[in-house]
Amino acid sequence: MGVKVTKDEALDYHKFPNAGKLAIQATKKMETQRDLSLAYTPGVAYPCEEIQKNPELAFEYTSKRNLVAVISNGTAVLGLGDIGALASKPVMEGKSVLFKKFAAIDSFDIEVDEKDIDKFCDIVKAISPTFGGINLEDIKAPECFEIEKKLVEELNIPIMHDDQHGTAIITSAALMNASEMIGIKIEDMKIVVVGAGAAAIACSTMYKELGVKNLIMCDSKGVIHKGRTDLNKYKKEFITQTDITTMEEAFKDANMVLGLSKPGTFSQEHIKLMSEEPIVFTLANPTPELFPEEVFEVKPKAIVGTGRSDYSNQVNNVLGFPFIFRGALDVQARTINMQMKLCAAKAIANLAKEPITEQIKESFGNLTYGKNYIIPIPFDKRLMVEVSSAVALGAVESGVARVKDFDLEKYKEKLISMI
Ligand SMILES: NC(=O)c1ccc[n+]([C@@H]2O[C@H](COP(=O)([O-])OP(=O)(O)OC[C@H]3O[C@@H](n4cnc5c(N)ncnc54)[C@H](OP(=O)(O)O)[C@@H]3O)[C@@H](O)[C@H]2O)c1
Ligand SMILES: O=C(O)C[C@H](O)C(=O)O
Ligand SMILES: [Mg+2]
Repeated sequence: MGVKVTKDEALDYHKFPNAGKLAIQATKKMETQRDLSLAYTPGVAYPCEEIQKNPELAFEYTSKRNLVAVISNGTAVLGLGDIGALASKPVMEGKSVLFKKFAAIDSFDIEVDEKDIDKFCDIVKAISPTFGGINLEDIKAPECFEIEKKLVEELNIPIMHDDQHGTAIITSAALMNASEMIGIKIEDMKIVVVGAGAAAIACSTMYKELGVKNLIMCDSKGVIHKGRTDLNKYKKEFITQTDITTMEEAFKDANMVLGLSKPGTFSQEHIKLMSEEPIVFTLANPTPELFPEEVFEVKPKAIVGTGRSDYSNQVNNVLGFPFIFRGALDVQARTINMQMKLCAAKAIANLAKEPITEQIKESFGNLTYGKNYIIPIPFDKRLMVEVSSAVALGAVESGVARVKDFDLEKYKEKLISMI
């Protein structure tokens, strides 16, 4: 934990020994004339004809089954904003690497230089036969909501906008455990959400499922209240039922703040207004709304999480998307629904309560469940076993899995054999 990197180190990492972070590998031999005849003309025509007759066979004869596309148009890249499709590529390559390393899912990135909702969806639909799943990434709100809805309706493979649902799952897991630690029930908490975009709206929607009642959302114009006339339909869902209209009133005695906006959108002065033992998740990337040391200066008892890899409590969707897709792909889920997301959040939260493995102890020291370790670290190999199996079971139980005769214990054994 706490490993800082410099700009030069990060640039060199991306440049050497090869440019970028990904490469493609063949999975079959290509050494003899016979190999060539099987993989290419004439042998390759047989699987083509079989798939033409029965499209489901693409899952048997091609790499579709275990292949996820990471697709972005670069309009909300981390907290850097609309930096464009090409500049988003390092992030998207990174997501593909995490799919591979953490969940053994093949993945590559596709940057689409298109902001128009219909045209973007047409492009994604047109390339969708290649993939078993589609991870939408860093697409700004409110366009992202319409894009995801349209694609989910029109395609029958799992599609998930990671900034929405990956973030909702991991922040829900962190909230569940932090609420236990401070001894305040989720339904009794006052929660301020700073940001009203893709991540903030999806997290707040899931928090309602968890029982949150008092949630005050703020966007770049301040608190979302009944007097506002500039709200889109997604923000309108979160108009506060209280008379609160200012950020100061929102933070007063709040038990939690969830920052999903950009650096500097709230300050130590706001944190000072909160309860004595607040939950402070400053999740803007790479620079959080406020740094942990700034929070601790004014609230020493706080539970603090950031999205970054160089602080304790990395509340980042990396704990979600690889394992959600693993589970969804393995039961050939038609979609990723709320039941699957709740199963994932609970599995992540529960894993933090288990003693860490020797392998983690050797590399990261003795992490024990508590304020500095509220959720597992991404390198915990048990995540794939626990989260993916919970997601797969959620898919089966909610009727969206295509596989028949799902056996949870056998599936867990298979996942264990993969780690
Ligand atoms: N840790 C994680 O796992 C994780 C996951 C996802 C996202 N994030 C981070 O969350 C942030 C938002 O991502 P997103 O995908 O949701 O982007 P987005 O859809 O573009 O939303 C950005 C939101 O920030 C709001 N905002 C801007 N300035 C603000 C201010 N001064 N006060 C309050 N709100 C303000 C915007 O308000 P308007 O609606 O008024 O424009 C908008 O609602 C990024 O920094 C991203 O890196 C972190
Ligand atoms: O990319 C990350 O580190 C998390 C998240 O998807 C983000 O957009 O900030
Ligand atoms: Mg993202």
